[in-house]
Amino acid sequence: MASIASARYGKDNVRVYKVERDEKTGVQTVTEMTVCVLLEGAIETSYTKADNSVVVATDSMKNTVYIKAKEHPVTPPELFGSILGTHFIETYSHLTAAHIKIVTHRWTRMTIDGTPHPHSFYRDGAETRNVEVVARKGKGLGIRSGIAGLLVLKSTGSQFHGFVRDEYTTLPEVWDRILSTEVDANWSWKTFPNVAAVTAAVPKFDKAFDDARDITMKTFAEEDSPSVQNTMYKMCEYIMEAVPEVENVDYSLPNKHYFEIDLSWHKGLKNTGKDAEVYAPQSGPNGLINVTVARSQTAAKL
Ligand SMILES: O=c1[nH]c(=O)c2[nH]c(=O)[nH]c2[nH]1
Repeated sequence: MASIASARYGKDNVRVYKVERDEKTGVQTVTEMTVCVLLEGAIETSYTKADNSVVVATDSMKNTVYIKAKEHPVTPPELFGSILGTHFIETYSHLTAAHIKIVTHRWTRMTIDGTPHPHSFYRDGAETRNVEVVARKGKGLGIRSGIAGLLVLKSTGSQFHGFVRDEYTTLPEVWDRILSTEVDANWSWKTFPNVAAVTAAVPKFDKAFDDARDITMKTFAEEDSPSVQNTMYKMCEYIMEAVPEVENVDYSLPNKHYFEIDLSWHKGLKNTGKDAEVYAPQSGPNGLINVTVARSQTAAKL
């Protein structure tokens, strides 16, 4: 006999754009998002018995995203995700949880002749602001905010030595290397009881995003990094200090390697060690270093 162990379904890649027009100043502000909605609840019979009476069509979920975007602010995404998730569990009695993911894409205002342009924007990078909201009946709103796709590189100020050396090791120790990664950083908030509590916290979400982004870049730039592991741990610690409402912080950092090229075969060219100038960027394999840092129980009690 087989039975459903877990099931959720919904609409992914719902692309939404919203413009806000300030009639007095003529300044327009735009937001572009990609939304994913996944619902859970008493939906087993739709899989096991072809019972569509428990199915809210994914097409209706897409429509709901558009309508809620019209009725409510879409920023900060933490609030919009909470509104959307709460709508689904409050509207359909057989649904118990809504998982909302919102990826907000960058549209940065143009500066023309030194002046911010009222309605023209450009994409200044693949970086996105991400939010995942889980609205669970009777359990409040879990919110995880993050940054993804922020590509960074430093040409010095990074080392890697003292690691395990055995019969599998070929990597030389280095006291000066290139460090590059694509930042995926997230911070999880203490559970919010309802949308009103999320609304009350609204100013904290943008500040946390700005703090996390600044901390990531400042730590990356300023630290003489002994390893990706240690540098990302420091980033987590600084974010927890800056945002007291955050319960844990996680990073996932690919180590984007740049290999030295020995060019001595060509007229004795020196291009290794301190003479290295031309490198070969690698697309793979790459290191992948993950961590989640939580507040320690003992520290919390003090
Ligand atoms: O910062 C690093 N951490 C590692 O675990 C590792 N492993 C490796 O080959 N290079 C690096 N760099």
